[in-house]
Amino acid sequence: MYIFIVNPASRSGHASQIWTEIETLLKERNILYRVYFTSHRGHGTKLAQQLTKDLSSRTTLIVVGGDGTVNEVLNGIEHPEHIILGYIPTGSGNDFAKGMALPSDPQKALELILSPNSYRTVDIGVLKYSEKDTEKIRKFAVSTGIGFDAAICHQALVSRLKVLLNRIHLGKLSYAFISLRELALHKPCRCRISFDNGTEVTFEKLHFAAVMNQPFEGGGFRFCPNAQNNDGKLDLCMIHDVSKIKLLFLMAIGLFGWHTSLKGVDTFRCKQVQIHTSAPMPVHADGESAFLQDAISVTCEQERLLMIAPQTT
Ligand SMILES: Nc1ncnc2c1ncn2[C@@H]1O[C@H](COP(=O)(O)OP(=O)(O)OP(=O)(O)O)[C@@H](O)[C@H]1O
Repeated sequence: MYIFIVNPASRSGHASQIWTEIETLLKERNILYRVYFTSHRGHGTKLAQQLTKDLSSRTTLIVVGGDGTVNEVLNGIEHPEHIILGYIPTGSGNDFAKGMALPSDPQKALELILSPNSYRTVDIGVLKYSEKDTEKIRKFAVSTGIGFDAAICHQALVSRLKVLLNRIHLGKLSYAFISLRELALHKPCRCRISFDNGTEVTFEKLHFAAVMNQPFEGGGFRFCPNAQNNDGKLDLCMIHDVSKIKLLFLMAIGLFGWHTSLKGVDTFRCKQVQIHTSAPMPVHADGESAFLQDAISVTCEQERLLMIAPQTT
């Protein structure tokens, strides 16, 4: 029995059509499955909680959606040791699928799940921040970040432009347009970053810090091109103390991972990091908003989830 959690709204509703095609294939082959559709933001977490809380044996749970849906499901899974995760990417960015080398074609992704020939364990990142004196915990599979990159994610979540561009299959371009708009509003901040090995760095003008579990975020930006999601570590890219024009330039070449040795860019690998900023900045986890924060802590949990995915090495 396969259990599917489908976000019919991902890629601005295109996922609904993709699910119809997948379901046709499942029925043609008499495959036993149950499907649950998300109906609103946060529903993926609730569904995953309900479906996994009483599990006592290995179950294949398949997410059909974008990075946001994977994130919601990840945050709801109660017994990761009993889950084999499958993923059919139907979002507009699909960074998690890229990092896992999954087929972008939904039918091929389904074939891989139905006839798995390899599995991979995936590290899970944990973001902590406080809200009204309560500690909030948000897990992530791809990345978390504070500053300009998170501001772009926040805007993408409510963007009409993304919806329009998704209709003509150019959804990824929306991030470029949103970046330009957000640049005008963006204010860098003083910040202090402390790593688990005792190293501490301070920057006068931090534009953003991306904490990555794997190489791609934001629809393909390779801010940490060497990040690996099974090494028990997180990779950080911090862009600081450069003009806004240079920030844009660094982001543009970040699409190819060519920015890392340039002035104004620092990278680091660690298991745990704490970031304090002089004023609240936007924070995201896998592109989903964690609102404005001035202090976050991020940790890597090693090899927490077993996933159907091709071996990359
Ligand atoms: N039925 C629904 N209607 C509207 N929004 C939904 C529904 N179900 C889930 N959501 C929300 O849709 C948002 C976007 O989902 P998701 O990230 O999977 O797709 P995407 O934005 O197209 O892909 P990507 O993140 O890869 O660009 C998530 O924040 C999720 O909470």
